[in-house]
Amino acid sequence: MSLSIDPVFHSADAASPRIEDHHGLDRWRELAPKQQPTYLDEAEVERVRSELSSVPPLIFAGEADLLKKRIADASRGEAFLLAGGDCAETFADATADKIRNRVRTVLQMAAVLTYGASMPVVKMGRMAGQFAKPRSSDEETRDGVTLPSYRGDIVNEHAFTPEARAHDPRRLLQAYHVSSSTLNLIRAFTQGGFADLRLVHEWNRGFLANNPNYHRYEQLAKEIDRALKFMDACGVDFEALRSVEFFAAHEALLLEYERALTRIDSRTGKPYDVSGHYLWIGERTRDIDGAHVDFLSRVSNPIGIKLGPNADPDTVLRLAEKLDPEGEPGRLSFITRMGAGVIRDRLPELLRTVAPQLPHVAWVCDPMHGNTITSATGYKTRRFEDVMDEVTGFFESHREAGTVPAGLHVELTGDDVTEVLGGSNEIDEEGLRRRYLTLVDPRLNHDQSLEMAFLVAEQLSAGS
Ligand SMILES: O=C[C@H](O)[C@H](O)COP(=O)(O)O
Ligand SMILES: C=C(OP(=O)(O)O)C(=O)O
Ligand SMILES: [Mn+2]
Repeated sequence: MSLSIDPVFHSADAASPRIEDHHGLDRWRELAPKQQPTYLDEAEVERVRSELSSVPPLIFAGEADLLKKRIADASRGEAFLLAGGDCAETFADATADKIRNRVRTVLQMAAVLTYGASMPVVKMGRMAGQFAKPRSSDEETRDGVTLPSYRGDIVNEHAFTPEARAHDPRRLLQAYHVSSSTLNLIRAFTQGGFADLRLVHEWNRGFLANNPNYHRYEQLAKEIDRALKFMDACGVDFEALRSVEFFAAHEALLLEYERALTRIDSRTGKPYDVSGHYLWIGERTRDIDGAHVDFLSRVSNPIGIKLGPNADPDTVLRLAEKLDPEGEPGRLSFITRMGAGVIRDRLPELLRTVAPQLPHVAWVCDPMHGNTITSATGYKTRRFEDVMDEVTGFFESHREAGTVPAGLHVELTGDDVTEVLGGSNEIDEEGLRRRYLTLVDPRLNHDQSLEMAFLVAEQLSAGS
C-alpha cells in the first residue's frame, strides 16, 4: 500500500451544504436517514462538521482504486477477500497491543487461506473507523431505568448513565483521530516488517502446538511448512514478502461523518469518502430509496451491501443498478449474512437469478450476523459450529451455482475473549462469563479465528 498521500483532494465544495453541491453529496439529508444520532446542540454539530471537512484524508483515493482492482480479482476467483475485526471498535481499545493482535490475527488467517486457495488474499480490517452501530432498539432498559441505546463510541458511551448515553457530536472528531492513529499503526505494522511471512508462519506453528485439535490441522500445517522450505530452497526473496497491503473498512452509517470526510479527487474529479478504503451499507439501512444508498452511490470507493435472508432478487438487482450503474469491476460486493439454517435455501436463489446478470460483483460471506442467539446465561452469543456451517453452506451454494465464493467477512478479535460458544477450546455457556468483553456483538477469539482459517482453507483447496 502506498504511503504517499498526494495533494490531490479538493475539500472546497465537499464540506458544507450551503456551498453548491455538484455531486449531490447532500441529497441524503432529504431522505430521512435511519439509525442517526439525535444531537441537541446544532451549533456544536456545525463546528464539528466544519472541522472534519478540513482535516487530512485518512486514505488516498488511489488506494481505494487499488482495492477495487483487488476485489475485481476476487470476483473472478483470482484472489480471496478476508475482512475481519471488531463488531464495534472502541476508543479505549485502540491500544498498540490490541491493534497488533487484531492485525496479527488477520495476517495469520490470510497466510493459511493463501495456501488453501492458492491465491492472493486481500487483507482488510474492520478497523480504523468501525465505531458506529445500528441498533434494533433506540432504548435499553435495566432494572426499570430506560436510557438511549449504546450506538458505538462515535455517538455515545457504553456506561449506563444518562450523561454517558447522551449523543455527543464531539465524538465524531474523536473517532477521526482514533481512526487516524489506528491506521497509522496498521500501516507501520504492515509495511515495517511485522507482516513477514516467516514470522506469520512461526505464529501459526505456535497456535497449532497449543491447539487441542492439532491432529485436525496437522496435515495442512505440514504442507505449508514444506511449501515455505521449498520456496526458501528455490531462493525466493523473502525480503519482498515482509510487507503487505492492508485495507481499512467500516460500515458507512453516520452520514454526517462520512459526508464531512468526502473529498474531490483532483486526478479524476470524483468524490471519494476518505474515512476508509472500503465502506459497506448495513442490512438495516440498505433501502433502495434511502439516504445511505443515495450517499454511497455518489462516492467512488469500493462498496459492500449486506444482504440478509429477506433480500429478494429484484431488490438486489435494483441496488446494484443504483450503486454500480456501470458495472465497474470491484466496485460492488454483496456480503450475504443469511444464517446457517437458511443459507442453503436463500443464497442459491440469489445466485441463480442475480449472479448471471452481475458477473463483476464479488460475493462475500458474513457468517456472523445471521447466527446470533442469546445463551441461557443471558449473553448475546453465536455457536462456532453455526458460523462454520454458514461458511460451508456458502461454498456449497457457489459450487452448485458455478459462481465464485469471493471472500469472508467476520467479527473477530486478536485477544483471548470468551464470546462465541465452541471451538476447540470448547467455550460453553458458563465459560462465556470468563472474558465477555464486546460492547455489541460476540467476536471469534484469536484461536477460533485461526481454526476458522484452517477449516476454510480445506474447503478452498477442495474447490480448486
Ligand atoms: O452489528 C450488528 C448490529 O449493530 C447489532 O447486531 C445490533 O445489535 P442489537 O440487535 O443488539 O441492537
Ligand atoms: C451491523 C452489522 O451487520 P448487519 O448490517 O449485517 O446486521 C455489522 O457488520 O456489524
Ligand atoms: Mn456486528
